[in-house]
Amino acid sequence: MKIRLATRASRLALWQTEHVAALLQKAGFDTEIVPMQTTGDAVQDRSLAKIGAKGVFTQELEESLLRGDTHLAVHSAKDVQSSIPRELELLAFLEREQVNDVVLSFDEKFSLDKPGIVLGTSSTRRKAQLRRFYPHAETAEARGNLQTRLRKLEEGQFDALVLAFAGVHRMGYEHLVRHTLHTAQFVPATGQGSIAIECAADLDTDLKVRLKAALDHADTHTCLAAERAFLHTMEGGCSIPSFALATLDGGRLRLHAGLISLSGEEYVEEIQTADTAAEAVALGVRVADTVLARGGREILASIREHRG
Ligand SMILES: NCc1[nH]cc(CCC(=O)O)c1CC(=O)O
Repeated sequence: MKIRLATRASRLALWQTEHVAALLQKAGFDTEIVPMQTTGDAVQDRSLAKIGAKGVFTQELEESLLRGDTHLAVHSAKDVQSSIPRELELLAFLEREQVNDVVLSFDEKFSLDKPGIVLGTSSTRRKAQLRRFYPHAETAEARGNLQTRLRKLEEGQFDALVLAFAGVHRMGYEHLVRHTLHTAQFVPATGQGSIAIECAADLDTDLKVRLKAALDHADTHTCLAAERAFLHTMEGGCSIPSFALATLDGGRLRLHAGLISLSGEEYVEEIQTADTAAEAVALGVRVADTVLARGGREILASIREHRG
């Protein structure tokens, strides 16, 4: 059987989809890759927070699933909204890649400690974390796919770029990494480093089971369930500077998550654990409720006010 895979057309998205296709072929499926442009690809001159709409990198792919044009949509898990339409289902999460952010520069002597440096990023989370943990650094908008952002770096629009290591590794840009941002402080976004596989909820049940068996990584799925439950309870779209990282250590699930104000001044973080994977969603909800109660609600209100 030939499985049609919906994907964005960026190089990173195509790499990820080819990886999915290879796993499916190993399991005996034929595959066809169907690239498409999303709103997030088309609109390059505004920050994602300003485009505002949720699902800017996923909507066109989801529409293709709903029309029955494709069987699976391949997303960066980070780009998938915290709640998806009832007619769709997140079937699988691929094994997570190293999850942290990194700083890239063409300057081999680049140092984050140098006063007045300008760091390119288009993420509200990264901007807020940089303001808090690297207050001497300035930030500049860096929209576009990885190749576009690297071109902007090469042109000198900023001194360095802050990116997810996962994408940097997949595209072979590790030689430009000058600094690793450790996850204990610079906690990544929900889903970072994993690839999410979405399908129509009414896809044939047996087919779903076989596709899931070929693609899903159970531990990653558990971690993502906790992170996504956190995000869902925070009511955060991709433009809210929340962070969440779940890890499994000998069956014990640990979730480190929180919220940061745009200025970086207000910061609420929480680390809680659960004894079994079955409690992943409950853990995410519990951590979010705690963060909201400990000042998160006020941070969310001020972010909404700021947006007008
Ligand atoms: N929103 C863009 C996006 N979505 C996923 C990745 C990286 C790959 C990943 O996290 O799996 C990136 C680029 C970045 O944040 O540097």
